[in-house]
Formats: sequence, C-alpha cells, structure tokens
Amino acid sequence: MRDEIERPHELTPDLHTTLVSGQALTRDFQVGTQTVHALRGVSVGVQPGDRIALLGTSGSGKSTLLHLLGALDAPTSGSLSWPALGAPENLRPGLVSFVFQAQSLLAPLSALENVALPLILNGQDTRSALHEALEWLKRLDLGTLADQLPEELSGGQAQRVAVARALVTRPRLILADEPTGQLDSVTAQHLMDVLLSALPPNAALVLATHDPAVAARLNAVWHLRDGAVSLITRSARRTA
Ligand SMILES: Nc1ncnc2c1ncn2[C@@H]1O[C@H](COP(=O)(O)OP(=O)(O)OP(=O)(O)O)[C@@H](O)[C@H]1O
Repeated sequence: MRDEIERPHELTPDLHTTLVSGQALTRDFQVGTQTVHALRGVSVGVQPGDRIALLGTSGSGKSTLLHLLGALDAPTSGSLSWPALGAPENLRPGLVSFVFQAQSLLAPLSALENVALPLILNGQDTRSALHEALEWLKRLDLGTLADQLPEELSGGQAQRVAVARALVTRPRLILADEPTGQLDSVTAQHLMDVLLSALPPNAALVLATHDPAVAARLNAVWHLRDGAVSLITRSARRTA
C-alpha cells in the first residue's frame, strides 16, 4: 500500500547515517556532436534499511544513476558523498555491491569461485573465502551448484549466484540494475524473495526495474523520467 507521496526536495536525510547522498546530479554523454543529458539534476539520499525501486522506461537514466551511486562513474555536475561509508575509492568490493541484469559471472570460474572472488580481492585468504562463499550458496539454496560453471546454470540460478556474490562481503549498500530483467515473472519473484530475505536489515537496496510488480516488493519507489526523479512514493509498511 502506498499512502504517502513526497516530492524529492522534501526529503530530510540524516547526514550521519546516510549511505549515499546525491545533490543536483547531472550526467551528460557526448555522442558525436550530440550531448545526451542522461541525468538532469537528481537529488536523492539512501538510508540504512531502505529498499528502493528505481522505476522508469528505457533510457530514463536508471543505470546512469546507479553507476553514480556506486562510484562506477562520476557526475558531470552536482555533488555525491557517502557519509556513512567514506571515500569512493574504498567502497568496492565490500561496502557497496552491484547485481547486474545478466551474465555478470566470470565464465571460467565456478559458482563457488565467483562468490568467493570479492573476498579474495579484499585480501581474505582463499580457503576461508571459499568457506564463506559456500555458506552463502547454501543459504540461497545453491549449495549443490557450487562446482558448476556459469554456462551450466539457468538464468534464475545464475542471478541467485550473483546475489550471493553481492552479499558475501556484507555490504551496506546493494545496487541492482534490472536483476530480474532476463527472467520470467515467476523466476523474477523468486529472485526477489531470495534477495529480500537474505538482505541484512540494516543494509540498503536500490534496484532499477521496468517492472511495477518488482517495484511493488520494495518500500519506496523513485520514479525516473527523462533523467529526473519526477516523484518519490513510499509504502506505509516498512519491511526493514
Ligand atoms: N556510455 C554512454 N554513452 C552515451 N550515451 C549513454 C551512455 N550511457 C547511457 N547513455 C544514454 O543515457 C541515457 C540514459 O541511459 P541509461 O542506461 O541510464 O537508461 P536506463 O533507464 O538504465 O535504460 P534501460 O532501462 O534501457 O537500461 C540514454 O539515452 C542512453 O543512451
């Protein structure tokens, strides 16, 4: 149930706990002689426990905004900060994780090795990284698939492995870019079940989607239109 509607400028972020804050963000891309205005002045904040859907049509700027929030890209203008997380160079892998639409697993690595990789990149020894990765696979009901290569997994299984890989570092912020985009509606809802039940209550999720049924699973929706957040709706019932 959505009972409260806010304009973006009415948000009052708590600066001590804010995971990421973006003010007046723009992002232009130069394509030949044309300038594409992918974001046109977006101001948003993400707090611990938020489960936010980023809903908008193709080309509305969802991926561009996620990339900025995760410091994969920098804005053309505006300011970005991660008050509770620190400097952008310390965010990944660890504090901020991404789940992409599809085929983001490394093909030569098994499911288990894919999940362990962020821990190994963070300096953890391989043996304990593999042990923790297996615990996550089991938790997501994927223990029997640990030795499979990505090409041997179904689309839904591969996305659950990608969720395990995103959660293994115990991130504070998970940015998911249409993680259900290649899945049928039943498999998509199963992935949402897995993601929402495995997400630590204090972590935040921002998930881009075209699908209103997926957005309805979350407790706030940022409606993105032509590179601007046109509306923010919040659910009365917070799930975290
Ligand atoms: N690297 C880039 N170079 C040029 N233009 C880009 C680039 N990235 C994004 N754009 C353009 O910016 C606009 C917003 O793109 P973006 O991918 O953020 O939208 P989106 O809402 O995620 O779309 P979709 O739902 O199709 O993934 C589009 O017009 C896109 O073509």
